[in-house]
Amino acid sequence: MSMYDKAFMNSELSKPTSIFGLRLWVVVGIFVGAIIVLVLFLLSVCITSRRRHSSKKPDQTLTLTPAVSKEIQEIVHHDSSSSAAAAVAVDHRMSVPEIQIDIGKSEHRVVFSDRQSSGESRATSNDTASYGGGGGGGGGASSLPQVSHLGWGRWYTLRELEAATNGLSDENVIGEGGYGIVYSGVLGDNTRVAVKNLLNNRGQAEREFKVEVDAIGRVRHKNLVRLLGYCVEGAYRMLVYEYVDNGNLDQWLHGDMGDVSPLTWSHRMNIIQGTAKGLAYLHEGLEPKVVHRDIKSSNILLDRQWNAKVSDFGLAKLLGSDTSYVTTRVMGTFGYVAPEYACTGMLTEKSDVYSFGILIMEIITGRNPVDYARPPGEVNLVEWLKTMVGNRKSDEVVDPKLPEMPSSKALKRLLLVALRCVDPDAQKRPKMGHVLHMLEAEDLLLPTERRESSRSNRRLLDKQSIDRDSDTSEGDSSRWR
Ligand SMILES: Nc1ncnc2c1ncn2[C@@H]1O[C@H](COP(=O)(O)OP(=O)(O)OP(=O)(O)O)[C@@H](O)[C@H]1O
Repeated sequence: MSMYDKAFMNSELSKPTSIFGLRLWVVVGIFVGAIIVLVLFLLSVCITSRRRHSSKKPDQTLTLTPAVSKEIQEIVHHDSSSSAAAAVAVDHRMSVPEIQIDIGKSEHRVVFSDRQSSGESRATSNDTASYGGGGGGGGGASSLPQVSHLGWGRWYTLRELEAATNGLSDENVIGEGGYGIVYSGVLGDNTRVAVKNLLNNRGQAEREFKVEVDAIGRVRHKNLVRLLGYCVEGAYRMLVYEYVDNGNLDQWLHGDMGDVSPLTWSHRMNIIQGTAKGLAYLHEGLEPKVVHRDIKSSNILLDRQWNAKVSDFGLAKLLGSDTSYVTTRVMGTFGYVAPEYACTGMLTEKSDVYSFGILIMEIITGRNPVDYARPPGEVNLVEWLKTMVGNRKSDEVVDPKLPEMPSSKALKRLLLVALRCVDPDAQKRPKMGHVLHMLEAEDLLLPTERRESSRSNRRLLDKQSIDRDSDTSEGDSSRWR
């Protein structure tokens, strides 16, 4: 630009305009500034409206799904036949993984959510069938399916279970575990049941519910507590079991029973053998096998004939045949947990074998696995027992409350089994089927050669013995899925 052009521009821009006599460059400046302000304003309006839009999203979905972390969908075929398929899907929106159980076709759907009172149900699809408020017992038991659609057991309504347990009253409480309260109850058909109302603490109820249903829903065995059905309504998760009417082993061993225990040696052997049969069935009679993970005396329920029934499958894990172990968060009960599992989290069925060994020791001695009230050297049951056996003082380990002493041979045989079960090397621990034979075998203390020769026969017998005790009266119910 030449000097002449510059001077011309300056004089032109400095000319006063008709707008309040302002000079042209001032007007141009104001105009440009106004445009910038306008653009900025439009941009901020745009961003704010976008933010609002996105933050509204969850609220909008509230109309479709509940804002709280759980939602239960029952998907039911309204099929004229009684074989209507249904499903229960439990969806955690927070940290809990989705849980689904046998989802059927979703022509009809009813949603029960935590937000609603248990008496409401809400439709979510065009074809929705509402059970007349049956979601929470408000609609009455008659409108809900009586037969479970999971392929086993019964689907109980909250109303039914409330009626059975006197409204989940305190008088009906028979026990309280880490995951829920157990009530005794009597159903409309006079069946005595135990109802476990799972605590709804951050998804634990869902996990426990799913695990128990998966692990023992279809299982029938005389030494495993039978799960009769379940209730899924609103935030409620309940499990309905056969009622076992003689308390648990922990109460009989450590409760205030006076100087002489009602548990004789033969009762104790019966309890040990029954528990071994139940475990052998879980480990060797099912596919995938079930690792219980919480074998302990309070989880061994007893009937009036002192038969053992293993209960509380809330921590159970399934192990497929192609899997030798799973790594999991270490769970279980202090004193019963196998050392390798406690150290590495690697879980195999041998972890249950270890706990079973501790249980045998507890039954023989009447002592708790860890008892700080005892003198040093006796606090840890395994260590004390090993020392006593090593010092040839086996006869001194027996529960002083036992009405009569077992024969020395029987005692030693049982101690040997217990010690083998708690071998620090998990590989060296026997399988439960083998434990069962050791418990039954008369020749346990015979020379090694004879044991070797009978081993192949035992293997053959193993399977027969395990299968014999599973109740196959309900079709394929004893089979794993
Ligand atoms: N089917 C049943 N029949 C009779 N009583 C039962 C039944 N199931 C459980 N109980 C009683 O309820 C108690 C509590 O059971 P639950 O399995 O919830 O807890 P736990 O095993 O004692 O403790 P945790 O779950 O913390 O290991 C049991 O010890 C038992 O006395």
